[in-house]
Amino acid sequence: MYLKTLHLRNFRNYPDQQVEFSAAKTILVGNNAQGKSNLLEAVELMSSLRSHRTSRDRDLILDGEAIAQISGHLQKDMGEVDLSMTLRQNGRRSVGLNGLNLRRQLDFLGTLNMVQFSSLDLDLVRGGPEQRRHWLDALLVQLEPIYASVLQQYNQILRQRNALLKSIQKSDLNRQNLFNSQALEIESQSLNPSELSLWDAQLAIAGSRVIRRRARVLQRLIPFAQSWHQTISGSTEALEIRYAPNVELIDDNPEALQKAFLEKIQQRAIVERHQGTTIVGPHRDEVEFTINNTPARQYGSQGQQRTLVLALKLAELKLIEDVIGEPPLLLLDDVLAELDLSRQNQLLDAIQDRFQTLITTTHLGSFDAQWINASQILEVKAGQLVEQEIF
Ligand SMILES: Nc1ncnc2c1ncn2[C@@H]1O[C@H](COP(=O)(O)OP(=O)(O)OP(=O)(O)O)[C@@H](O)[C@H]1O
Repeated sequence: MYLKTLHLRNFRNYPDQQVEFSAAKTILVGNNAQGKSNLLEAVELMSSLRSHRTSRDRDLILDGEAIAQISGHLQKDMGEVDLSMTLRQNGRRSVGLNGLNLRRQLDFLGTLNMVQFSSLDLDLVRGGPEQRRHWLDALLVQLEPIYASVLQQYNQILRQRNALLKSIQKSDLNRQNLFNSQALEIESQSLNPSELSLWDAQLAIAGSRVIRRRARVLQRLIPFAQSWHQTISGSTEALEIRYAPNVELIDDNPEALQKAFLEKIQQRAIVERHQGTTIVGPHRDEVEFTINNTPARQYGSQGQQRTLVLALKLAELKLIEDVIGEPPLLLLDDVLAELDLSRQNQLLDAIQDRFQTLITTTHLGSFDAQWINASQILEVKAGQLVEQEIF
């Protein structure tokens, strides 16, 4: 797929900017804080309806303005698509495809596919488990947009169950502190033990859906990541990736998984009641990376961790291309300078001209001359783009 144009109105520091992408690679060059990442963020929003930098739409709207608009024209194998998105201060959004406003935002997902690689991704290995879960979930949403609602449902149930556990914890504490029999009576009336078991059942059903999908996507991603990792490391390192769900998945059987889920909830009931929060479920899942039998998170060198993240990103590109049937966009936000020359070349060789790539950088100096000649160069200055001629 190919993003031909992008139009930003009152988005971040862009009052009104039309961009025509005229080459397979576009390099956005400019000093810090000029708007390079903002432009990639607009593409990210069109792809996933989310920004990894903020969850508040008002941050995305140019200071002092009421609404922001992003629109784009995408060329896909099956035809051309116009995407549009309006963001408002109050958080209400409208999205449209080919001029039609969509009632469900979910129907917008899966239109523009992309892989994002920023310097933040270098923390994917070293950072906490939440980052790896988030990475996996974002990939899943691209491959099966319905997963966005599966995950949303799980998180909603989790929040409600947590609120109930909190109130149980509070009343347990009050009970310990109160000797007033009347107060005790009031407390016990307000608690309904069967309410918790209703939430347990819902959590197990929704949580099992999340776990099974995460397991499936990793199963498909792992061979690609291993193969890339072998190439980049020159066959000196063997990568193992293991999904470690909080509730163990024996085989891909939903009933067995729900049963195991409920059993684990029973086992941890006292701890949960004491802590006032849900400790069983996919919000506690982990993805473990091991290089030559050593956990990459604690013991991997910086170079090894970079190789691993690069292999994961290349695997994402391949998996999305396989599932969707056409190459996704690649957004490289300030990351090339973080990779050494050999890893840079591995990445650039893998992309070739097959993937439309948007790259941000503060200096063109770190790029291969041949690469620069084949790229469209846009200079970014205080929310304005100027096309640069390269001779
Ligand atoms: N809602 C907004 N309204 C106006 N300006 C904004 C808004 N949000 C961000 N900005 C401005 O956008 C600029 C940051 O742009 P961006 O994050 O794209 O930087 P960048 O060019 O990628 O630089 P770096 O190399 O530092 O990442 C800052 O000047 C910031 O003040």
